[in-house]
Amino acid sequence: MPSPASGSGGTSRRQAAAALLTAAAGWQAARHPAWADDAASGPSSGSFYNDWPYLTPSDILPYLRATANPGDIDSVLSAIDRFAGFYPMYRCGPEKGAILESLVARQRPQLALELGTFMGYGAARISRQLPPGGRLITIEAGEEQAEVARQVLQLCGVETGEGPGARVQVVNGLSGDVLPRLRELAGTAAGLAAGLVFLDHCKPCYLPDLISMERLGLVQAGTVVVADNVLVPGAPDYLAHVGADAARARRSLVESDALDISLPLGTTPASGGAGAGDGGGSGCAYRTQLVGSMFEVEQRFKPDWQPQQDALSVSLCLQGLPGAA
Ligand SMILES: C[S@@+](CC[C@H](N)C(=O)[O-])C[C@H]1O[C@@H](n2cnc3c(N)ncnc32)[C@H](O)[C@@H]1O
Repeated sequence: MPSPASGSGGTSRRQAAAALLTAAAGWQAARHPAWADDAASGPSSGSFYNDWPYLTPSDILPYLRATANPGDIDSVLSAIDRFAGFYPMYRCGPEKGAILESLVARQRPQLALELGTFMGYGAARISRQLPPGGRLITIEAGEEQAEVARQVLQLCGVETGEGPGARVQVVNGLSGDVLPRLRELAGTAAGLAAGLVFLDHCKPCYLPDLISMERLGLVQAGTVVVADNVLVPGAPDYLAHVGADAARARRSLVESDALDISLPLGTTPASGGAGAGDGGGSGCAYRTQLVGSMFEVEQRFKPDWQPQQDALSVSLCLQGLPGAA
């Protein structure tokens, strides 16, 4: 986790941890002049770490409320990005976030799924590109993170709720437990296929969760599956499943504007991107492209940290493979 402590202790433990963070920040700034510059441009010059200690995910909320404009998604995202300049923080970030948004805008999913919400940065980006009537269900293992995400989304002006009427639904639970209950949670007995899936949780979970979604009919012909961090930390077994070669991946990166997510002429999307699946039971044949993008979690506190080349994997399920699962 990016937060250095759980926050379960009392005030004195929080203060002690905050003091440690502040001391560490001074050390970091001494070693890394860029951090000193960042700190100087913080809301209270030179004392960002004193003013905004980050011990647990909910600690970001006072900062966002103090610095972002309510109802303005860009302002909230920028505030999270600024905060992430001080503390290592999970989020897809501006570069991958823009690619994700363009995919949602092109795919126009009636149902989008995100696995791994953290504080709702990616969810906010996906939600604003949904077509009319479209909905996002995002699954987060951490109870605190899920609640922070609901509050961040509320600050963005994105209403969250439950059931079929909810445009954005944050579900707290492990993906492996939640996916089989998705129809019930979404409040619909009808088939439920996703037009777009964003995998951004535990990397070893990508493959079993994708197979589970294929079997459940959540991923069908026409579904676009986007997976983050397929090079760093990496998900080679997942890449093999979607037809990409992890060993050669770095030599086959494409630009985001070269992505082709259209089904071949004459192919009928089983899902229509709209939730017409019947429970599935089939796998997929995928066309996969890897978009180069840098690893988004800054590790400037590590003395020898170098920015790392990462990629988003973008896979289109071209056709179901009856009986393949
Ligand atoms: C990289 S962060 C997600 C960032 C988010 N997608 C964004 O772009 O803002 C990964 C999150 O996945 C959650 N996570 C890890 N394993 C999970 C699982 N099996 N099911 C649900 N959430 C999980 C973690 O708690 C963490 O908050």
